[in-house]
Amino acid sequence: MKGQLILEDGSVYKGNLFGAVNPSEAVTGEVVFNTSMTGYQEILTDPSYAGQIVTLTFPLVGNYGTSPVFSESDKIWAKALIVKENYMTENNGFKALNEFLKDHKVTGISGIDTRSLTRHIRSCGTMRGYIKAGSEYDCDVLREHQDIKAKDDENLVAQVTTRKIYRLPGKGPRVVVMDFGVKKDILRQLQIKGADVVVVSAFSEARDIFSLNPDGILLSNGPGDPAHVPGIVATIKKLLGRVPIFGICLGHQLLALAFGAETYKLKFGHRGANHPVMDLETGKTYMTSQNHGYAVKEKDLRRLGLVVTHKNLNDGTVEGLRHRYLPAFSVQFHPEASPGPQDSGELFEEFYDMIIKKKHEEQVI
Ligand SMILES: NC(=O)CC[C@H](N)C(=O)O
Repeated sequence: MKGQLILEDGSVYKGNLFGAVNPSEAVTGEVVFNTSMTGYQEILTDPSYAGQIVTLTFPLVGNYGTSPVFSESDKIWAKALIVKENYMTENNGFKALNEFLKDHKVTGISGIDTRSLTRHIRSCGTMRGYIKAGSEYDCDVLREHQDIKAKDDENLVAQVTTRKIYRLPGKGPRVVVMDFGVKKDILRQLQIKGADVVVVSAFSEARDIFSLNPDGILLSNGPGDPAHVPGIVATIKKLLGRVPIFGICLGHQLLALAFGAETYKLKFGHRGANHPVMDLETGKTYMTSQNHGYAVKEKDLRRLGLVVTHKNLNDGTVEGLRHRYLPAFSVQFHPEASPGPQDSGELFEEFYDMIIKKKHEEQVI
């Protein structure tokens, strides 16, 4: 079926719909692009993409099918998928991407010049858009766009966080994960280290978190604007200083806000698997997996007791922080990768070592 992507500035891209197609309803969302060459299933199921329409710049998508082992959560959170060419056939028993999208009631559009679309977003900035059936240009939808904008502020974290507390038992120290939309691979990394993982809702109170006797707290990735969840920031403030804290992506931004820093929206975000980041303390450069539209402002960090530990080598933005004396650190990129390079996986080790050291110090005292 013919379909079109229309951006909020009126640009139109014509293509063909695939996956779950509803001819009478437009799919709306913020249109973002990801430059990873593989990992479409991990990207679609990463809760950080909730509310977004994802464009993949790699020209052929779907060629290795889909399998439950690649999912980062139990559903597709992206609103829709934009590709140049969709590989339709089932491959070696792996379910075709088209079927996977249908199962999750998510629309795709193919035949789009994703290179031109990406260049447009890069020059004009991230913008909202919608995908709808038909090849006629429809001015009404541009009017409807005003309604779409009004929904921008909805609390995406509330949609993706766990409803129930759950435990992934391990013999090691207890790590409580505040779930803002946690990816399975972050939990897997903690489990590999042997941590006794307890996952709690993003809206848990600090006293409930402490009642679980955490040895460490992990602040997860998640969707939306970090400045839209001040209640969570207030909770994190109460957690500071007692046990080691590690923040990843949204968790990093919220940790920074809890220390009094500010965040801002990037022009078109960082989403891909080859973003070079320098560890300023070792001089080492990692290739990192990234997926974020916001970043922490560098101004005032020193005054707030924060040290910038990592920087993005493409645009100089802050990619990592640690507190000068409290046991808290965070990164804007994804050390768990999935998809992407695992260069920075050792940060989970660093977190774990911090926890063991703190426990040891407490026993000595
Ligand atoms: N992957 C994430 O945690 C994303 C963080 C935040 N929603 C952003 O876009 O910047």
